[in-house]
Amino acid sequence: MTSSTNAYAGPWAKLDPTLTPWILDVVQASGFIEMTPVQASAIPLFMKQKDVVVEAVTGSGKTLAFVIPVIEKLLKRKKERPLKKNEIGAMIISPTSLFLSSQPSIEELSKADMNQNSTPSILPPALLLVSGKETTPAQDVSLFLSTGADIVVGTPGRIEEFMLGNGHSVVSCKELDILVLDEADRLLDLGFEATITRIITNLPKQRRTGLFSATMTDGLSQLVRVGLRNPVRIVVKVEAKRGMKRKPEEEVSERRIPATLQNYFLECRASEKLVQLIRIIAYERKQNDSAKFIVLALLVPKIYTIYSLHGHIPSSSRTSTLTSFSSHPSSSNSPSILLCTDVAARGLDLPSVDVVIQFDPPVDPKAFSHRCGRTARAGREGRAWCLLLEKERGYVGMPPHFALVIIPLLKLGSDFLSVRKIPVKERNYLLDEEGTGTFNSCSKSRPEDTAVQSSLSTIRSFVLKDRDMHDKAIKAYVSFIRAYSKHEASYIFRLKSLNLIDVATCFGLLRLPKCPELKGVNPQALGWVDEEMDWVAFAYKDKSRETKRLQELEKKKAAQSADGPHLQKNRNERQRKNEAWSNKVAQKEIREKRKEKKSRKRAWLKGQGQHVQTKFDHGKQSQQHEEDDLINDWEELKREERQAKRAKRSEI
Ligand SMILES: Nc1ncnc2c1ncn2[C@@H]1O[C@H](COP(=O)(O)OP(=O)(O)OP(=O)(O)O)[C@@H](O)[C@H]1O
Repeated sequence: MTSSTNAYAGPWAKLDPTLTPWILDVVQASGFIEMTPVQASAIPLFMKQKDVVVEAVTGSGKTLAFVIPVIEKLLKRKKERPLKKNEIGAMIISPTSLFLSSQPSIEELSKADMNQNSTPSILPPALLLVSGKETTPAQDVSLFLSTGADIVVGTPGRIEEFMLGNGHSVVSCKELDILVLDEADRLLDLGFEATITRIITNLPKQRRTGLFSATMTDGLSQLVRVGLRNPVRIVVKVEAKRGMKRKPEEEVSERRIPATLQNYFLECRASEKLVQLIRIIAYERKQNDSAKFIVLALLVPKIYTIYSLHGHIPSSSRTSTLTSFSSHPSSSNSPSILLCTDVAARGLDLPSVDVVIQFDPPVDPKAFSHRCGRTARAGREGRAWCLLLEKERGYVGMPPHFALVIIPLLKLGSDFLSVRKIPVKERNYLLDEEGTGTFNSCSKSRPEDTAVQSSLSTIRSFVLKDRDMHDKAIKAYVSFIRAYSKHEASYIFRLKSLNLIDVATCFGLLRLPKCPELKGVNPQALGWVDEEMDWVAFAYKDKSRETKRLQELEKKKAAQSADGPHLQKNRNERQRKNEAWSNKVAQKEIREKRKEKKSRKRAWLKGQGQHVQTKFDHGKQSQQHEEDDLINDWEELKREERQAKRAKRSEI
């Protein structure tokens, strides 16, 4: 079944079967006058005796599409045969506990209902959240024993623990009517397949199951096979509006992002990113005075009211951050920015966000649409920007220059985002906050932006104030280049095409770290100069940390003068010799296997035609590099072929 998300899909009263009156009241009192297409398609089927696999874009209202059938089913069951105190009737499995507690609970819904002065004939089913750090698994069970719960919501691990661990003897799933797998692709990405399979095998077969996701992946077919019976597949597509002339960015005939979302990318150098970020924010603010931003980035200047969110923030401050950000007055002179990591890329519903800016493209390309989907929710307008480096243009359709020859040959020339049905339009480099941009794509033809130097010196002087800032900058830099080298789209994001020096400048580094990624790089030749400074005197602002550092420094000095430098050398030598023999043999075997694999791939590539040969006539070293790239491409190609075969075999 396929429907379009362009419009609302009619009043709730049209639903067949009809909704329980108090549920209808609550939904309408919440301002949801009409159903969204995914709700109109999924609710009736899921309420009747059908399993459903639902794919619909971000912000399309999937949550209510399963919450309503869950409540309806349990109310029906209450009338027929109420659940006993140790029995649960519904289970909702979600990949993250981070935002579960910030969603409205059934109790809140029932309070809203009471406020309407229309006492429900049957009280809504009780809900238990088993997730996060607020409670321990044992506390979940004791809470369940004292209050009972018809619905259990939680992350796979905690639900398994609840059902089969501590709660084994008390929690009964025998009467479970309905199971929901929310954000199903994410559940798999996080490696929960085995846990979910174990949960499912312990649930009654005579149940309804719904699987909901904004993005579908091949791996889901296996989960569908294990957990669902003859499911109806509901795909909510977004089509270009009838009668409207297509914009170039809408050449993708069907979109997997909301119709109200304008998606842009802008190319610049790593060192220019910060300046571009500031200008995009200022430009967007000029378009809309009260704009609210989500910025997925590492660095942002504190000129706006900034709220930050990442995985290490304790849950209480996380909730208060989200509340403050959501309630930040739109009339304020200081617009609000939520600065966050990918922790906020999914599952976060902040309806008033106008703009999402991705400082870097996500390492997992599936995350792209989810990140953008934090804006343009429930039919609202929204804009999303992504900053890309020149060599990363393959992500949006323009392959890097070298790949123009090689990629078509290897049939890899597909536009990465359009394959995923995400239209995206190029914006010129912003010369100012008015949005004036004369220079487009090719950064080589663009003159130096004078604002860049001053922004970089601001970062450097900031880092120079506290050694801790420099430690953090180094950590961020190393984790950035490591993440880059592990990017799923390895044929676009090549570490060797990355200007490591430019990136280091952008992070405000004062000297380069020693890491494997920088081995063989000659920083001086690339224009890098370490900051001339007294490293011993470079202090931590934190007094106790600084004292500790100085003490360690003293200890080291004392040890060195007692040993003498030759002793240290001998120690290293001894360590190397004493290394386990088995380790050395194992390493040698791995090296040989790798070498053999590489030579097989090279032989394969050589059979692929003259272009590759001609391209590699520039000298041995560059040939080696190019061949390594091709090996990456080869791996990518093989992976895609394998995925395509798997997909064919197991089409849902
Ligand atoms: N029928 C409706 N009318 C108006 N707004 C609605 C309706 N249903 C849901 N919403 C609102 O739409 C927003 C998005 O809903 P929801 O979070 O369920 O989307 P989603 O499809 O699960 O998104 P994601 O995949 O990004 O998690 C929420 O703010 C919700 O309150």
